[in-house]
Amino acid sequence: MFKSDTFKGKVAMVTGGRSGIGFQIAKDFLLLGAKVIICSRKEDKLKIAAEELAAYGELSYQACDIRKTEDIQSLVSMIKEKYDRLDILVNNAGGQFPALAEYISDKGWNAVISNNLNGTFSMIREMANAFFIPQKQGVIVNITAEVYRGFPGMAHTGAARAGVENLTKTLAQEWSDFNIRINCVSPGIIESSGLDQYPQQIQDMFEEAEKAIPLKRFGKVEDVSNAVTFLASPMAEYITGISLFVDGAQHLGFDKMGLANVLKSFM
Ligand SMILES: CCCCCCCCCCC/C=C/C(=O)SCCNC(=O)CCNC(=O)[C@H](O)C(C)(C)COP(=O)(O)OP(=O)(O)OC[C@H]1O[C@@H](n2cnc3c(N)ncnc32)[C@H](O)[C@@H]1OP(=O)(O)O
Ligand SMILES: NC(=O)C1=CN([C@@H]2O[C@H](COP(=O)(O)OP(=O)(O)OC[C@H]3O[C@@H](n4cnc5c(N)ncnc54)[C@H](OP(=O)(O)O)[C@@H]3O)[C@@H](O)[C@H]2O)C=CC1
Repeated sequence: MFKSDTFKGKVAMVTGGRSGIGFQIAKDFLLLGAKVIICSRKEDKLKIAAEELAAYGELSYQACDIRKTEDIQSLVSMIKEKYDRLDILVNNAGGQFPALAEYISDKGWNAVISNNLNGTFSMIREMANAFFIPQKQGVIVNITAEVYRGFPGMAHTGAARAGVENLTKTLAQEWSDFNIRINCVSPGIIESSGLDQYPQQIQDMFEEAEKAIPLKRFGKVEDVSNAVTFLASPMAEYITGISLFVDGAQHLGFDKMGLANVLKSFM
């Protein structure tokens, strides 16, 4: 859809770029001319993805757990040495597990909050201080999740993603002086590697769930990536502080209690 040189000369960082949605985002940035860096925790899988992505353009990778500030600082050093700049940061790394709220332990709650909220903030702060603020230019896109009416069955991620969405509104204002734009993309249910990790009892409900979404299907990884490349592009240069739903109107017309009800049947 975009011209193949839309991001020519730009350097883009995609967290969690080794799989699913992040992989598609990394691939699309490469196809649109950017130099791309991906990171995730599992180095073996990261290397395999990087080899595949290198067919589309200039790709670098480094293992990094976004919950560890020292890992992020090491990533900053690599980017400084290799490119001496960063133009785009896509915070896509994240995840959670389905559980009814009364069964979520402190450890489980903290794991999800630290992965999705704290890790995202640390990545934003470190990349902004190292690159975007001194450059007086940068674009950040945070992948959250559709949590408009809460997230029954995944209370921890609902809270974490709402936190990222509010952080985005704050930074859009605080960092406007630095010409930094920051937005969220809030996906509904997307057919990706991420869904394979859900228990079989939940996966068995997917066909029925698809029919209950107003657009009658789950999203594709390309649907999410299209929104990310748009928000990162000059076409969106007057858009900052928003959350863009990519969810087939799930936030308006899909009963998420279905997930909690399935969990009640086996938890
Ligand atoms: C009617 C049907 C309706 C259909 C509705 C469909 C719903 C689909 C939802 C679609 C929206 C979102 C989709 C996605 O996000 S897909 C991407 C998914 N990918 C992942 O989620 C990644 C996998 N998850 C994780 O890596 C982990 O969950 C976590 C994010 C927490 C990170 O884990 P970490 O490595 O830090 O932590 P540990 O594994 O050591 O665990 C720490 C404690 O967390 C608790 N825990 C972790 N996993 C589970 C689990 N599966 N079940 C219960 N509890 C869990 C636990 O307390 C851990 O401590 P202990 O191991 O010591 O007990
Ligand atoms: N698929 C869906 O329906 C939806 C997905 N989302 C969100 O979109 C994002 C991508 O999901 P999707 O592609 O489907 O799922 P995946 O599970 O395939 O992707 C998650 C990616 O994040 C990486 N990751 C997770 N935790 C960390 C961490 N602490 N540090 C660095 N990397 C990490 C994983 O790699 P590794 O394990 O090697 O670290 C993996 O590459 C996630 O945030 C997800 O929660 C939101 C709504 C719906």
